[in-house]
Amino acid sequence: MGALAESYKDTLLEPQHIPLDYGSVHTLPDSHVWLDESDESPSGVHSTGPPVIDLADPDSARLIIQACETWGVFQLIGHGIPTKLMEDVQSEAEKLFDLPVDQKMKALRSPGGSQSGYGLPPISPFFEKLMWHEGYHIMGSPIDHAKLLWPNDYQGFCDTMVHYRSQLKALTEQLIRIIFKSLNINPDEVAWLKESQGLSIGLQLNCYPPCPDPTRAMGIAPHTDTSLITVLQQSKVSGLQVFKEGAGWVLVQPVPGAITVNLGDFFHILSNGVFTTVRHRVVATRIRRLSFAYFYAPPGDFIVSPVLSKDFGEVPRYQTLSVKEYVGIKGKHFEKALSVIQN
Ligand SMILES: C=C1C[C@]23C[C@H]1CC[C@H]2[C@@]12CCC[C@@](C)(C(=O)O1)[C@H]2[C@@H]3C(=O)O
Ligand SMILES: O=C(O)CCC(=O)C(=O)O
Ligand SMILES: [Fe+2]
Repeated sequence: MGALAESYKDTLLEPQHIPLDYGSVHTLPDSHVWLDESDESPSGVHSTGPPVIDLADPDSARLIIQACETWGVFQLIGHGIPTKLMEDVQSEAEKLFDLPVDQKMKALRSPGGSQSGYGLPPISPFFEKLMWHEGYHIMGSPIDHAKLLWPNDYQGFCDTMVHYRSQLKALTEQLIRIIFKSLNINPDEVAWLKESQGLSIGLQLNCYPPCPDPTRAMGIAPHTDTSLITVLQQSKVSGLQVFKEGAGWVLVQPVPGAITVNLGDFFHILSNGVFTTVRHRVVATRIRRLSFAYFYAPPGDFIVSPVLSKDFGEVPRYQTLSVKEYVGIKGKHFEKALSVIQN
């Protein structure tokens, strides 16, 4: 199932790390209060967000590389993912999160097991407070967990998710090829990209339930993704913010039909820090927000080593290590992982 299945495997989920029955909670519990009114953390709602790039634009490769250097994130239109499929994913996910909490609990992610199933984000134990969030992660076949949710009616959900995953895989690999070329890596010589063997792929369905006190709550706490690249479908409701040096937290305002692409830690290391993994968070909202994140990482034994050149620097800023080793370091050191492997 790939190295990402091992992510955060030693961060113990305690009994409090199961989602609340959000529908029955009308005031924000203390356990979920992150910020008080005096908080003055910068909120760059007025700054312009990351670029919107049309993949059909003949200049798209250059624009993508530029966005990777300046933002680590962009929105993509002209990506070819059928609108109908995007809508089907949205409605299947709504059907899932609409289930009574007792039903969802049947598919609870098992502690120490693979990442698949229902639960709070695996990074929850790194924080004192709990996130206003419920998630459902799919790795490998979606069938076993879906059967627990809908014993007689799981096929539609599974077919949609598997179809979506295969479409996103093709798109993601197209983007990886573009970025590899700029790193002077010949994509045709990268075995896993050609043969798709041992890849780590995860599809995370995120739900941010309606929050009674959104300014004091947190949807997903600040983090960078443990991926090469993450491809995200946001719903119409905004909530995703990225941290930009000098501007603070900047909203990624969803563009209808667009897909948000962000780089993860592995592209950061490969590019010697020139293409930046983007720190992001999700704010809580009064109305429910859904999002679907597709994480793509190379096989666990793939060696990640900074590419050196005039453009990317002659001195490696990061140590050379395998994907698996980095996943282990991230699980232990979380936000400090990149500085732990810094030279
Ligand atoms: C495929 C992945 C990527 C994971 C770990 C593993 C399974 C679940 C993913 C997320 C999803 C929610 C945010 C995040 C930060 C989290 O808590 O779990 C992600 C994390 C990462 O990007 O590190
Ligand atoms: O909900 C979002 O827009 C982003 C979610 C996210 O950061 C993640 O799943 O890693
Ligand atoms: Fe993320």
